[in-house]
Amino acid sequence: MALKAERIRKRFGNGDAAKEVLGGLSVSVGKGEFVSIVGPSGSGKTTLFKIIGGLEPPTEGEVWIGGKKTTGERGHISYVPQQSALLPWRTVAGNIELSLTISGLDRRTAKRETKEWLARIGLGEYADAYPHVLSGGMTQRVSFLRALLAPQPLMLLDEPFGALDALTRLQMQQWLTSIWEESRRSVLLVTHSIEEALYLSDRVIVLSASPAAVLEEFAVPFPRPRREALWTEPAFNAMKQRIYELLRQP
Ligand SMILES: Nc1ncnc2c1ncn2[C@@H]1O[C@H](COP(=O)(O)OP(=O)(O)OP(=O)(O)O)[C@@H](O)[C@H]1O
Repeated sequence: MALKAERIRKRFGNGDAAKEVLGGLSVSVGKGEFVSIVGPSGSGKTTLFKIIGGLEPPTEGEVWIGGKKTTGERGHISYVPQQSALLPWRTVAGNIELSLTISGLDRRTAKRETKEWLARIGLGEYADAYPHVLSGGMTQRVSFLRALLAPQPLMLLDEPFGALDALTRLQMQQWLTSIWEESRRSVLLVTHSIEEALYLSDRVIVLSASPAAVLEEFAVPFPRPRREALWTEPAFNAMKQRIYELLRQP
């Protein structure tokens, strides 16, 4: 199991001002599984990510990553944020090499891996460019690659395409599916888009409004490799509708 977050409760503040954001929910990701979380705005998805990443302690509950209890510990996940976290003063290749060497690879191997992978994701010619010349979609491809090559057993993707325009977002979803299908990393994605969750995932977890609890989990039955045509299939739309109805409940 790549992740087991068990009975996670999170309360902010004390006494009358206390607010329970996470109501004792459990979430898991199997090894090589792609799992998405969808939920209403403000339901605590970011808080849950912070707890899994060890940036915020839970009020109650435990986090297990790669079979180790990691509650409150950092360094066990690789992370792709909504906005780029690339270092602007390093080249594209430099950004990836740095995270590879920090995680223990020697410089020569890091350089070689970076070069190979940048070419594979169609950004070979940008290796020596600085991040500001990249488009939003390219930037997120580099951020994703950096997380993919990191050795941590779990990748957390926090609305990674949220800031992109609709067309680029669609292209990125197709790109991510194909790269993921090759690499089969363990991934937990937070998204506001039900279509995105269904298209990318093996399993979709639907959260309720605050305090967040798991309303329902859906195994996504569509075979891989997933193709764009899936979006127009009746079974896909029926599932999308079911999740939408679930989220609409007061
Ligand atoms: N440090 C904090 N102190 C007090 N309240 C907080 C703190 N961090 C988050 N909250 C509250 O917890 C709730 C959930 O926030 P969170 O950002 O986790 O939700 P979210 O599901 O990621 O939201 P969105 O989908 O809009 O990005 C919000 O009501 C927020 O105000």
